Amino acid sequence: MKSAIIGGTGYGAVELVRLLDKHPNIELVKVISNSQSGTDIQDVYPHLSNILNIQLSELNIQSLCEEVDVVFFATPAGVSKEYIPELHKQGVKCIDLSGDFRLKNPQNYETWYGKSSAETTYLEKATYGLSEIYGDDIKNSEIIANPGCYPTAALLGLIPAINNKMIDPKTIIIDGKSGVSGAGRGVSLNTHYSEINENLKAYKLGQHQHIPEIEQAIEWSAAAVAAASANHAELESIPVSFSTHLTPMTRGIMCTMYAQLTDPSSATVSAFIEHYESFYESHPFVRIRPEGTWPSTKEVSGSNYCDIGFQVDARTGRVTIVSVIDNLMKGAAGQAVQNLNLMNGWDVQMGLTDIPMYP
Ligand SMILES: NC(=O)C1=CN([C@@H]2O[C@H](COP(=O)(O)OP(=O)(O)OC[C@H]3O[C@@H](n4cnc5c(N)ncnc54)[C@H](OP(=O)(O)O)[C@@H]3O)[C@@H](O)[C@H]2O)C=CC1
Ligand SMILES: CC(=O)N[C@@H](CCC(=O)OP(=O)(O)O)C(=O)O
Repeated sequence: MKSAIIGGTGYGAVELVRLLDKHPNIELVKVISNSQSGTDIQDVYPHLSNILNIQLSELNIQSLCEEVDVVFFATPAGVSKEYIPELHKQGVKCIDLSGDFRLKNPQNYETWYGKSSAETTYLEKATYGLSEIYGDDIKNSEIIANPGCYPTAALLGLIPAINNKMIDPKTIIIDGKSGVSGAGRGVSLNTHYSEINENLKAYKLGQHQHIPEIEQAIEWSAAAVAAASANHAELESIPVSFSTHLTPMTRGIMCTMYAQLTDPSSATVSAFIEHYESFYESHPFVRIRPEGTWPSTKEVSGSNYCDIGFQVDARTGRVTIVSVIDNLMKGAAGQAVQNLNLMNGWDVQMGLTDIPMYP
């Protein structure tokens, strides 16, 4: 299958290059760059020297339609919504790493991203690509809205507990921390060395664009639970508290999450572990930690794993769930390739078998 990447000199794109280059069923035929077309990719990224001989090219939708079967968008918000409709009409599958197609309610996109939304028809056609949760829909989809990095870590940690009525979704608090590569390759005051080295910064509190994305999936899960018990499936608004912090590391996201237990008198860590192990039994990229141990970002670095650990606090009646991912892998390019595998009925681990880099 022939593929192209748009947004060629960004971090998401170069991580996709690393993965697609060794994917047995994929030929990477085009890497498109808005700013550096005509340059060899090795000149932008010398770590690819003698490995990949690709010249960055200009975007031409018609020639893309003729040459490739699947396009990955690793572009900022507001770009893919302009091009995906035409690619889709011409039968090209699209996997979008940006937020353009994640929110089903166009008003939410306009409010949180401050841009006009994609066409509603295409929002409806796109599948929210949280691989482990919506795999059946992903299999039948031609447009994938790859989830944001924080929502991936948060939702993989929360949804099994919501589905099994172990926590009250209305009480969820998410404390997220990210490495600096989460902000992309562009230079900014917030992320340059002397601003972030030996520093920890809270940012976008109450304004983060991932708040409606996390709430949307929590509301879908809560509605499914309500439908199963009461025979109705009305979507109820469930606001969550979500705080983001920038940390002095390159890769990694940790979400530490708190929620009220529905049955504090009988809840145990072992019950959480047992339920999550069963929920993710056929999903090799989610690993559950044994009681009394919690994951760290280095333990998933460079890999597509999401590791999850628990603590049940009888004193407060709350559970703490810790979920870690590599933002560029499971949080972006890795999950995009996982979705490509699901869309094509291939082994979900194809091209994604690297062991995490430690230390
Ligand atoms: N970094 C992360 O951990 C994650 C990122 N994402 C999302 O993935 C997308 C890519 O992120 P990331 O790679 O980190 O970002 P980067 O800023 O590193 O790269 C984005 C690239 O898009 C291209 N670009 C910039 N502006 C435009 C434009 N107006 N039109 C077309 N292309 C443009 C540029 O490459 P060129 O000039 O070569 O075309 C740029 O390098 C974003 O939407 C981001 O939010 C999602 C999950 C995690
Ligand atoms: C550290 C850092 O700045 N991270 C980015 C997350 C990038 C991302 O996933 O955002 P999209 O939803 O736009 O794809 C942020 O917090 O905005």
